Amino acid sequence: MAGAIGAQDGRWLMHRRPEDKAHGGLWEFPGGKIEAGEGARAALVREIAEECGLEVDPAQMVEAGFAAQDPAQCDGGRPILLLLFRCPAWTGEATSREGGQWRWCTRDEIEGLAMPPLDRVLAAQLFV
Ligand SMILES: Nc1nc2c([nH]c(=O)n2[C@@H]2O[C@H](COP(=O)(O)OP(=O)(O)OP(=O)(O)O)[C@@H](O)[C@H]2O)c(=O)[nH]1
Repeated sequence: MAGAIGAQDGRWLMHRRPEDKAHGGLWEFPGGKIEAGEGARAALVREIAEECGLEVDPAQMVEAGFAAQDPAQCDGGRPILLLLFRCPAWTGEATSREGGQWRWCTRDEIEGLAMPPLDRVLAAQLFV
């Protein structure tokens, strides 16, 4: 799950993955994996709260795109399917809770960030 968390000034909240993780140092839309028995929106709410402390309103999330990993890139495991939701309603202030870095970015800034491949696809869908 991935969230496009938008602010009134047109910026979007981006997360720089910790250096010691897969895709370390790259910028992504915040989010993470769905747990067993969990709904998609609930997973995104939980992941964003865990990572940066923002409380996102699931009722106002809107589907905004998806990106599917090339099966040849997943080392025989299950390919990742990343779903993007726009998240226009949220409260709180983003702080780093799991070692990542946070930045509010304009569209132009996002287009210049180093991102993992699926997030690049999501950004293209968000900004059509
Ligand atoms: N956002 C993103 N993640 C990707 C891409 N390709 C890919 O293999 N991944 C992997 O998908 C996983 C995303 O899950 P996550 O955001 O919960 O990652 P994490 O390492 O913080 O989770 P974990 O510590 O709970 O395993 C990561 O292992 C990440 O490296 C991609 O293009 N975009």
